[in-house]
Amino acid sequence: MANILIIGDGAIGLLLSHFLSKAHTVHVLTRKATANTRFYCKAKQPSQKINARFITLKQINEQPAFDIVIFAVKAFQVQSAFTQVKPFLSPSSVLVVSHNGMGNVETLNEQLDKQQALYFLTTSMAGFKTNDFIVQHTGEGKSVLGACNPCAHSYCQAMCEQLQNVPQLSYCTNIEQLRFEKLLVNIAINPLSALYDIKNGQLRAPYFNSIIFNLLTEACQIAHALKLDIKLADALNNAYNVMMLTAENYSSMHQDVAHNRQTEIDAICGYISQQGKRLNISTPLNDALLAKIKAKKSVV
Ligand SMILES: NC(=O)C1=CN([C@@H]2O[C@H](COP(=O)(O)OP(=O)(O)OC[C@H]3O[C@@H](n4cnc5c(N)ncnc54)[C@H](OP(=O)(O)O)[C@@H]3O)[C@@H](O)[C@H]2O)C=CC1
Ligand SMILES: CC(C)(CO)C(=O)C(=O)O
Repeated sequence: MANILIIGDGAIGLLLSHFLSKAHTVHVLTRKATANTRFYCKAKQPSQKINARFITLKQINEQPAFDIVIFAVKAFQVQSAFTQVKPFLSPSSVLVVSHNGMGNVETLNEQLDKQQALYFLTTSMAGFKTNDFIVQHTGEGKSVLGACNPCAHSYCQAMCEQLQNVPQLSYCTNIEQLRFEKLLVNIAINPLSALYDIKNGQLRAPYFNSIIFNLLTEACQIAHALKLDIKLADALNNAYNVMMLTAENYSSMHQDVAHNRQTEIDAICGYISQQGKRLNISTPLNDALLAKIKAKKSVV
């Protein structure tokens, strides 16, 4: 039984705390003033109390050292969350980061000790909070764990076994490839659904065909320059498949823009744009969506 700290009581943090607390001692770091119980709900099943303790930053000091720290926050929240908990990490703490988009791994690795393993967890399970205390498990989906530094590589299978209560969890030896594949899906869906105020399925309309094709063409050029084995045809297939499977859903970026919250655009189109500049590859469509989403956020 491990002592796990989950940072963030958002949808993914609550889903992970529900599943992992079945086998481990789980604390969840919250910014809410109250330590109220949280609940997990799935379809018409009775809701279940999440068997974790909800603590604030001030209370971290009172807990024994954590074996595993999972960052279940948005891409742009990872660095500040890490800075907050760094003083409480042990020399052998294991870190897991889980978010949409790219970035964070290199900068976190620069701040870790050699014995501190870093993993990335991609997930297709879906959750939605109906209020601060209730998470609805709205979609089944695979989760994949991958090592992000040499120390993590040595223990990836064992780590996957420890977290086995997460549904459909497996591990892979090339998480960068998987992250990029998911990035391509997010590039095709998130910004356009937010800009046009439409559900994921509506992006299958012929009107969007050429822009999606061109956005993914730019991103695939970056992937090739990064020596990743990504084919444009597969990227298009994946994106249209996710549009079909999530046809009635609004993407996370759509919801963020609708609620005037900061979006993950910097970690999605922003990543392509930034890599394009670094690699001298022009990415005009990703640059334009980056600018448009940022402008949209500032006027709503
Ligand atoms: N929801 C989903 O179905 C899916 C989400 N993802 C990805 O997973 C990531 C998390 O998503 P999701 O859970 O929906 O996001 P949310 O915004 O719902 O959750 C993030 C939570 O983290 C909290 N938080 C942020 N920083 C800190 C901190 N320093 N200390 C404590 N708490 C903190 C936020 O608190 P506060 O409320 O106080 O701001 C918020 O409750 C995102 O990258 C998302 O794109 C991926 C697949 C599916
Ligand atoms: C896969 C997709 C696009 C599902 O909506 C998603 O990850 C998101 O909304 O952020």
